[in-house]
Amino acid sequence: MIGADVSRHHQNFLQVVHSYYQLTKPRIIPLLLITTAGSMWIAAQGRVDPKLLVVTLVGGTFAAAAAQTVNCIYDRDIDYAMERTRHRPIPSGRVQSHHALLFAIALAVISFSLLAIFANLLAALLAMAGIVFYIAIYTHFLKRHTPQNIVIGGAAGAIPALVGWAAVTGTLSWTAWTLFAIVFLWTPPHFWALALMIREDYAKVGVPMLPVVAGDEATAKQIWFYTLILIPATFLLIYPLQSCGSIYGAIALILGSIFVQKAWLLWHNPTCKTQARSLFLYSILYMMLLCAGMVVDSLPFTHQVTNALASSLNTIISTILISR
Ligand code: HEM
Ligand SMILES: CC(C)=CCC/C(C)=C/CC/C(C)=C/COP(=O)(O)OP(=O)(O)O
Repeated sequence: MIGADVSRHHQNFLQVVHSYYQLTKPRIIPLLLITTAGSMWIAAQGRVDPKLLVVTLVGGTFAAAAAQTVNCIYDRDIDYAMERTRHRPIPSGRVQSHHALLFAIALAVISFSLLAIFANLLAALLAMAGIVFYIAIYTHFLKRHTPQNIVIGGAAGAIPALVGWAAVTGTLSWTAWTLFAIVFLWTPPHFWALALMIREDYAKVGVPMLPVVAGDEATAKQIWFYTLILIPATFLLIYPLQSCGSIYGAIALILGSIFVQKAWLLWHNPTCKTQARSLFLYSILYMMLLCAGMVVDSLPFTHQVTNALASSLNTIISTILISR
């Protein structure tokens, strides 16, 4: 009997831990961290201090988790009404709001302390600004009131790129703001593609997401518009900023072409949920690979290989020209 009690306690404890873990919307956090890491690698020109990387990613995780937890508290009424979100820990009654709030405060305090002590104050303040922006501006002011909610609110999701840059350099630069702009411009195609698939859920709870208010056609057109600005923006890192080189350029070109193709197809089939789903899933892969491209491009080894290739090519061309 005692053994059975211990095992039940153990199971209950694991369920509680799992509920708190779910409050943080953990599936979104890795991509936020990937943008932070991409930014850090460019800032450090391929030589990131491993300790700083770990501290920044852990601090960033805790900040994003705090932000998502407060969002879960604030949105518990609409989360309860929507099929997709009904099983979240607060609407399903597994975690009480005031416990969730204490959890979020603890996460934010740990995040701030880690970043301020082991990275720098600017990185810590930016992470806290991310939490405040996501809660106060996006969740409170915009989400339930304007179809432009995620355009402006998307700035919160772009802040991790600034945190990464600040952690390495202690300042912000044009390149940092360009990375911010890339995530900012990527967010409308990312989210509206999903919103086209789950429009009915948002309509039911009166959240004025663009497809609910303006319809599928107008949303697909807006997605196309943001895609056409996003792709050129990714090349600003090469010219005029010269923060990335040819490897990143090739990756950005291939990834961007596929993005444009998918957005074009959606624009011409705005009611096709399969097309919307394809763009949504691709948007995630796109951001992952684009940031991976930034990392690979910044590595000293990549520079050695591209320099060696360029000089061999140079030699071959000069030999051919001379022999003529
Ligand atoms: C205002 C901006 C954004 C909104 C409104 C938004 C909204 C959403 C929603 C509703 C989902 C579905 C999640 C679910 O089913 O629980 C989702 C998925 C996702 N979002 Fe976003 N998102 C935004 C920005 C971002 C940013 C900036 C990132 C990272 C850079 C991101 C990464 C992801 C990922 C990785 C998923 C897939 C999660 C999974 O596997 O289920 N999102 N997003
Ligand atoms: C630096 C820092 C801490 C930045 C915070 C970044 C952050 C938490 C971005 C999250 C963006 C996101 C996934 C919004 C979901 O919106 P939603 O709440 O409308 O989604 P839902 O409909 O699934 O609830």
